[in-house]
Amino acid sequence: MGVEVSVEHLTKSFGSSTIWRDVTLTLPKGEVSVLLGPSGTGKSVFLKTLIGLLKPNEGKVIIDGTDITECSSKELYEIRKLFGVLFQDGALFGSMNLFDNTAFPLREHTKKKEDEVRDIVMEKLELVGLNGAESKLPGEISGGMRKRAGLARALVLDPEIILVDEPDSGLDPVRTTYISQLLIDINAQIDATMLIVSHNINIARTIPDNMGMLFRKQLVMMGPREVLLTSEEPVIKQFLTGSRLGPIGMSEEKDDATREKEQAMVDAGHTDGGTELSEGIQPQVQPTPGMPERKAVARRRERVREIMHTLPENAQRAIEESMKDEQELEEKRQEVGDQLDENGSGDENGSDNNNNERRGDERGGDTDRDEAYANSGSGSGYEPSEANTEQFPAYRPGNHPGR
Ligand SMILES: Nc1ncnc2c1ncn2[C@@H]1O[C@H](COP(=O)(O)OP(=O)(O)OP(=O)(O)O)[C@@H](O)[C@H]1O
Repeated sequence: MGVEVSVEHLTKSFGSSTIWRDVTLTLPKGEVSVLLGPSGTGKSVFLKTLIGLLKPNEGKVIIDGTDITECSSKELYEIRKLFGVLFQDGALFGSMNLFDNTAFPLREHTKKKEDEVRDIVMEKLELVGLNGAESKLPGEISGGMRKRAGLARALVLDPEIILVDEPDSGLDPVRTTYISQLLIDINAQIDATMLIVSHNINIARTIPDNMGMLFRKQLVMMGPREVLLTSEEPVIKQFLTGSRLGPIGMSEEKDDATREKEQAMVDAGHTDGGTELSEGIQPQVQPTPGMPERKAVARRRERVREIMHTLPENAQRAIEESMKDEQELEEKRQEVGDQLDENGSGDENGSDNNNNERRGDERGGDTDRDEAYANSGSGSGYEPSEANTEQFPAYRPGNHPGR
């Protein structure tokens, strides 16, 4: 089971520039949380601070009872083994094939023999649908495949906490949906605590148990997803509808005059660029039928019931509704899983997704180890190759490596 991550009054500055201040939040064990925020609000910096790659100016990050901002480097080294991190571009070593990239943390952090390493690596590559691609170099595959390879690598140490930086960056909406499903399926299988950093509205609406948002150098809100999805807070409403109307501007915060001018244009009939269709609450993505039930769901139900009275009324109503839907959706999912089992259709497809001809991307390939680390999470690096014809894994009930 995942461990709780507790962040208390965290502040991070670079020189005189404060990125965010006084951030307090909890990532409940085994639950999936999403941290939203416009570009440049410090989401990646937050992830790096959680794992101790950056040191905060103030505050605590308590993981499994240890404050990693104060612990010794030996303790930090041990705590880091609890983490699996998927950086924006996968942060793969360009000169290593996917097998060696995935094996890297095992060779670095464990004393496992090579045949054991091979078993684990192949299991994780299969989990993310990359069996057959283990000898490819990162420069020879598409952005989506690099992400999945990064995910396989993030999973090899059986992490209790998984941090994911913008799973959708560089991916089309369909591949984004697949990788989101993969993350939920992984959560169902290993019950790890997950934090996904994103500015993708669909991910925010359908994936997390909890959601938070960074804006104006602070955590505007953090709580059960329904709290943000029903919020009247202008910045949250604007973000979740992708509208131009609101406090978020093109490069920085808008002044009142600009906001008034934009409102006048919309009142006169000009589009605000957002979409009302994406308002309201959509059902949370369920694990693929045949996968285990997410253990976090029952824990969250109990946890949220305890804090229910502290939440706004419309959030309370939305939570009650979601909880009803949740049970129905789970029953339906079990039914579909049983049907698939009966029909025996589960094991027959999806195994050869990776035998497609893929055309290599000619860039990359020579990134060395240090560059890969320096690159991680920066958003730079590889671009997806449209020429690639990758597919994502089709899950087969009853054929998934658990813990
Ligand atoms: N090592 C660093 N030294 C100085 N400034 C940094 C460093 N890392 C990040 N920053 C600054 O911190 C701010 C937040 O960056 P960060 O990448 O965390 O934003 P983000 O919210 O993840 O953005 P995006 O959504 O565009 O990826 C930026 O202004 C960035 O320039």
